[in-house]
Amino acid sequence: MNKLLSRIQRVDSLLCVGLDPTGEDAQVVGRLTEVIDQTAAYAAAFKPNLAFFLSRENGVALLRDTIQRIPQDIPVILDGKFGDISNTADHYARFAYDVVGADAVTVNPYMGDDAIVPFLREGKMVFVLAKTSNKPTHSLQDMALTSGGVLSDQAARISGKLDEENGGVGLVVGATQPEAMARVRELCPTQWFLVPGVGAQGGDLAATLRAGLRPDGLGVLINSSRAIWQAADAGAAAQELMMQINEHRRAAEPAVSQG
Ligand SMILES: O=C(O)c1cc(=O)[nH]c(=O)n1[C@@H]1O[C@H](COP(=O)(O)O)[C@@H](O)[C@H]1O
Repeated sequence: MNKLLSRIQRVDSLLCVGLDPTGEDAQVVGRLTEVIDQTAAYAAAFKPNLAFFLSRENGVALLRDTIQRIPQDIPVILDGKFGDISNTADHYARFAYDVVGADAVTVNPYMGDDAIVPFLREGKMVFVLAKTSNKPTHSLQDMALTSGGVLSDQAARISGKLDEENGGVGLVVGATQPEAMARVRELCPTQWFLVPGVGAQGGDLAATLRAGLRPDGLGVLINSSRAIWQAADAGAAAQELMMQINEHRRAAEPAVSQG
C-alpha cells in the first residue's frame, strides 16, 4: 500500500497498465520491453495477466523477466484470479510473491475467506473480485441474498472485513456498470478498487470515476490492457488515458477543496 501510494503521488496517476501480451513468441519480449519502457512514466501500477504468460513455452520465466524489467518503485499486480483452499492458496502466494516477485494479486473469493487469507502478507496487496466487468447482468454475482443485497455485496463485505483486520485488501470492480460500482463504494468507502473495463470493453470512464473515486480523489486504479498493447504508440495511449483520468478527478473534486 505504501509503495502504491508513493508511486501515485510521485507521478500523479491512477493508471494501471495491463500487460496481456498477445502475438508470436519471437516478438513478444520486444513488445513487452517497449510497452513497459514507453508507459512506465505514466503508470501507477502494472498488471500482468497470468494466462497470457502461461499460454507460452517458458511463460513463468517470461513473467519473472517482465516483472524484473518494471522499475522497482512501480507496484506489480499479478492478475491470476487465484482462489483455491488454503494450503493450495499458500503455494499460489509463494509463486506470485517469491517466484515471480509480484507486489499484489487478484483473488477469487468464491471459496471463502480461507482462499484469500494466504495472500495477506506484510508489504503485499490483495484485490478481491467483487463485481466483475464481463457481463451487464451476472447470474452468480447478481444473485439475491436472503439477508438482502446480492452476492457481489458479500464479496465486498468479506474484503472489507479482511482489510479492517489485516490492511492491504482492495477489490476488483469492473468499469462497465457504474451503478454497481457506486453500490460497492457505498459498502466499502475507503478501500482501493482495481478497475478493468475501460478501453476495449467500452466502460464509461467519467461515470466510473464519479461512482468509484473517494472524496480525496484516490481509491481507484483504472486498468487498460488491449487498448495500450495494441496502440501504435503505447506511451502516447497511456499518457492520454492518464490525463483523461486526471481531468475527471479534478472535475470531481468537492467544491470545498477549491477554496
Ligand atoms: O481482475 C481483472 O483484472 C479483471 C477483472 C474483471 O472484472 N474484468 C477484467 O477484464 N479483468 C482483467 O482486466 C484486463 C482487461 O483487459 P482489457 O479489456 O484489454 O483492457 C484483462 O486482463 C482481464 O482479465
